[in-house]
Amino acid sequence: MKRVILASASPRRRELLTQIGIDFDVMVSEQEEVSHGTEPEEIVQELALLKAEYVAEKLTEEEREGKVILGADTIVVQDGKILGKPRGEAEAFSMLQGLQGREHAVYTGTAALYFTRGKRECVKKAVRTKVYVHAMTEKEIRAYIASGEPMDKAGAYGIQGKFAAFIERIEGDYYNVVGLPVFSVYQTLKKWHITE
Ligand SMILES: Cc1cn([C@H]2C[C@H](O)[C@@H](COP(=O)(O)OP(=O)(O)OP(=O)(O)O)O2)c(=O)[nH]c1=O
Repeated sequence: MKRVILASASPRRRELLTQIGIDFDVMVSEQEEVSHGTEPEEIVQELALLKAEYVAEKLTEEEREGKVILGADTIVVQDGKILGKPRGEAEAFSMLQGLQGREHAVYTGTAALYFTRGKRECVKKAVRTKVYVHAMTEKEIRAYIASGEPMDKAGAYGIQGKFAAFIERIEGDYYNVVGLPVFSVYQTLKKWHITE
């Protein structure tokens, strides 16, 4: 029996959870999550929890007994401004224009719900990684947008793809930038003996 349900449509999150050897099912939250938080850590944890709770509510008490439902959310933050996924190429351009030649932070929040003997346990975490992006020419930004990579990603870039050419260095967990801080997630699952 698979004991983990990943509440995510993100192909990156699926790959990363598979990479560390976790067997899981996928159920996707179909609602638009809205946060009322003000701090990045608070926002990503709240959105991650809403995704996990959406899935939990679709299951009966019996179906979720002994299982962990995992939600995650990633945002990019620069000068106190939150960058989610770009809504079009023009927004992707202005995001990338702002990120190039400077540093910013990526926050991923995770929320794990564990259902046992009719009770619910919840572990929420937020991880921050600093990312230093090299200066880019307008031509480089346009070519990157034309590659199609920015559109489904927070901050309009993916560190794991072509954008790697512009990443000078990072401080913190690489996997957190891609969308799932697997070290942090593994520690949570281990606490509930899910990794055994
Ligand atoms: C910064 C960055 C983000 N991303 C991705 C991770 C996330 O999939 C996405 C941020 O959007 P999210 O809203 O966190 O997640 P999602 O809509 O893709 O999936 P779901 O809500 O169903 O879990 O950006 C990268 O792939 N690489 C990067 O370098």
